[in-house]
Amino acid sequence: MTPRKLRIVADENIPALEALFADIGEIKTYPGRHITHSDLVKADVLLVRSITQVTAELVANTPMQFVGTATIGTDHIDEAALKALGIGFSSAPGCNADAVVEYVLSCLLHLAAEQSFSLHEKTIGIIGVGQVGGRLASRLRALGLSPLLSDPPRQKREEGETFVSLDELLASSDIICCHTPLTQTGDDPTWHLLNEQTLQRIRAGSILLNAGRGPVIDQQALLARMKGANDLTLVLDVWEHEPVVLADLAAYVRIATPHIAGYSLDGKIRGTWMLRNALANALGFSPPLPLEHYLPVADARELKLEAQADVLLPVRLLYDPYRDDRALRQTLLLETAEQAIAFDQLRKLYPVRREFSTLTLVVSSPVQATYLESLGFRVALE
Ligand SMILES: NC(=O)c1ccc[n+]([C@@H]2O[C@H](COP(=O)([O-])OP(=O)(O)OC[C@H]3O[C@@H](n4cnc5c(N)ncnc54)[C@H](O)[C@@H]3O)[C@@H](O)[C@H]2O)c1
Ligand SMILES: O=C(O)[C@H](O)[C@H](O)COP(=O)(O)O
Repeated sequence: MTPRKLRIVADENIPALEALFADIGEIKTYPGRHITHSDLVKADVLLVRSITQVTAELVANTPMQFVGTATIGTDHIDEAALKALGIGFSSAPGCNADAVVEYVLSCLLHLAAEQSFSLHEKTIGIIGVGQVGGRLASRLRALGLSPLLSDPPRQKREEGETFVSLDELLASSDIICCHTPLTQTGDDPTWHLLNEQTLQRIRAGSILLNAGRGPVIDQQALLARMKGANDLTLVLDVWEHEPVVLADLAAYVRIATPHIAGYSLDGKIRGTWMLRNALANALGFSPPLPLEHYLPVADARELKLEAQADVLLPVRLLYDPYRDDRALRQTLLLETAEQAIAFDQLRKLYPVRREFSTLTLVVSSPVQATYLESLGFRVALE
């Protein structure tokens, strides 16, 4: 028996909704920040991104059977409430992890060129070694680097990987990358993990990058350090009170972006596709076609590189963080309410960005080939 069509309510910013869900449901879309209980009184399925707070009040007393978030982070979802209400739930673990890794690599390679250093001279510390932090560590290792890793939950569970304490990582790293989820409870909460005390452990001259969640850093404490010493290079993709950006802090940030580290088209469509799979499993619908079916062909698929070509050439072609930095800075002179709207608009109208693996680099040197492959590009030796 064919199941009846589902009534699906979704955030208007979820791509490929029609392609992935039209065969099984009637889709109604709304702005993610403004989905209300009354929008859900006749809904079987709710599909969101990170800006919809999914609470018991939002979904109780509706026919809701399944909630999905096309994101990695789940701090906007009351999972316990969904469970108590008997509503199925899925996020999209890892969907945009490669995009975040490529954001980090591109930012670091741009800073290396500006500040005339090589990543190989630096100690890189990764806080939170899951899908994003773990893949970042793998690519750095492939490049010949040995990142320091801090992840107390994994450290308690696992043997084999070597972890260091947060204090040791902060005191020993030249570059610190934060990739933890946002948690307020449990043994290792991350809310204000970097606060007045812990921020002091970071050495002058270090690079601090946060592409996890804004409140993992106490932004007033960070601002105080920068006002006092102005001795860090900051890369912030996430902000403590999004969509509001603290302009005083942004003034000290070298690369400031509007929570788009994971915004590759590949990552976003992968997130939607993963939800369709999860929904199929939960409610007994047919699975989608393979992911490739829903991904458009990339505009730039092959590039021939000269032996001496700067690595920034292909990196910047696929992702230039300063494009996003400039766009965000243009909004920071606005009044707070308008700035917040502009932040959401930058994300809604985000240009197409493809992952490194969509581009094949044609090179003649095996050394160059290995390096570029380690960064995540496809490589063909001519
Ligand atoms: N900026 C963006 O666009 C973007 C994109 C994707 C994900 N994110 C954020 O990044 C976070 C990490 O993503 P992920 O896919 O790697 O998640 P993940 O769940 O796979 O990994 C998170 C890791 O952090 C570790 N962790 C938890 N508490 C910690 C603590 N106190 N100290 C150190 N490590 C701790 C966990 O053990 C886990 O290994 C997400 O939760 C999401 O909030 C942001
Ligand atoms: O958690 C995630 O997957 C990311 O933070 C994601 O890129 C957030 O994007 P949004 O859902 O806000 O569009």
